[in-house]
Amino acid sequence: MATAKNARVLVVDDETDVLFALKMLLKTEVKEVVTEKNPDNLLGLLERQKFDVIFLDMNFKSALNTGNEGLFWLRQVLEKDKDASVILITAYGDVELAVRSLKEGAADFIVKPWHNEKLLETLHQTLDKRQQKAKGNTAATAKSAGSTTILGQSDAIQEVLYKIEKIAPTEANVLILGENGTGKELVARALHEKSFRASKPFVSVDMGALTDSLFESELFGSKKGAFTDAREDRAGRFEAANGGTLFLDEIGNISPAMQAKLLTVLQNRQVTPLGSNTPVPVDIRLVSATNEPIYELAAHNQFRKDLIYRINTVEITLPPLRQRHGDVELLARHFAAVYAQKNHKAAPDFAPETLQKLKQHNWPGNVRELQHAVERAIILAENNVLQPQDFSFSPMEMAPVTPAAAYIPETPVPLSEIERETIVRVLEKNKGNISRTAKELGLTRTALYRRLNKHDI
Ligand SMILES: Nc1ncnc2c1ncn2[C@@H]1O[C@H](COP(=O)(O)OP(=O)(O)OP(=O)(O)O)[C@@H](O)[C@H]1O
Repeated sequence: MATAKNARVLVVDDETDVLFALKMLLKTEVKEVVTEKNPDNLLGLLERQKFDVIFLDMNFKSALNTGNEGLFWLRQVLEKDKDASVILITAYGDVELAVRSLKEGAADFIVKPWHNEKLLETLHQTLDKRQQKAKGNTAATAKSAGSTTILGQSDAIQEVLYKIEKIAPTEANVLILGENGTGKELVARALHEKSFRASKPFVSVDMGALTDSLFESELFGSKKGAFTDAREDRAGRFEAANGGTLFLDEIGNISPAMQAKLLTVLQNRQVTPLGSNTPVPVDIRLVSATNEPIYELAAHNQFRKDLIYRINTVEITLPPLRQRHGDVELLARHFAAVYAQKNHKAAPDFAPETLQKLKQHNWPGNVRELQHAVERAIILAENNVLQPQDFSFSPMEMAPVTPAAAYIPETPVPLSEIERETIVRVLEKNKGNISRTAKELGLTRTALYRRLNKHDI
């Protein structure tokens, strides 16, 4: 089986520049590089020669023109040789498609324009996997979570981890979707840490907490004297993130006026501080997140479609915890170890009935709620094996798991009313303490404040 030095590599792409660049790059790494411009010749080539790795373009300008030419040729190659290792070469916009191609049997993919070191890393990993597979060692083919602390064995989280690995070293703008507490910020940080901007700042802005009047000065900065309190020049978050990553959290909550201003800045890649006439160029990689149904908002003209297109070059969706019950035990054990250490206790175990209870719970506050529930249990537990009674859930947390089991009143109550009532109840229970209420509801303090405002509480 081939190591890099005796590997034969085939590159199929209809762009001569790509063929030339890859030949130059790979020829010192591997034994032989064959390039082919016409995919129609691909199968014939495979008849005559064996290749260890095939780099295959996803976007041939061929008569097929289905947008899926790469997938078409991938299937053809795998039909001929089910063990072929195909690395797809794809453009930004096709990353979703490329992720799907992995399920069809592609070994990996790289995004154009690529970074040479990343491409070589992908080549070596593919050759390693091939070697392991030939030795019958399938463990090595399992995807690793790398250095990131995002935990999860479910397919959904594995796919998220895979996407992070692939997308992080690109300049693609990423939109992260998911309910409160599903790990959106964690993913945003992982994207930054694994990017070429890792040594530069990661700047996070909670857009939901910005009022219209604060928006411009916070994001774009202000000049001395621009408003009463502006005693000196202040850089905005865009400038602070220069060279690094700007994370706009809760982007679905911003007003139409803010959306328009943000769009202009993203189009021009420059900001004009309040009170200044001189735009300042900014170099940022944008990662945004929301728990709002942003496409629904766009359909009702509450969110600009052109802004969505700017921010969602690639999308990552984090499923709610109730849809990945398989991850509950892993996360619970992880948080138990963390909080036991923090509280100078030995790491506890979980009684089987406790695990059962946790797996059956609905987790409306997702991973954050689980994290807090475990922390509470560790502090209060009487012994070192956590029992079901160490976990008590509030009525809202006990919301039914399946719609079928849901209580449906005869006269439907609007969801916002239920939300309002629940917040008032938990707030009263905690005697108005915002931190405890937010914790119990599985919300951040900011998210709770926003809801208090929304419901006029
Ligand atoms: N897969 C995971 N593995 C380990 N920890 C996780 C995971 N997902 C979430 N967490 C933890 O759960 C907590 C909530 O995560 P995070 O703040 O990233 O969620 P979020 O989706 O940004 O929430 P919000 O929408 O309320 O801002 C954090 O403490 C985070 O570290």
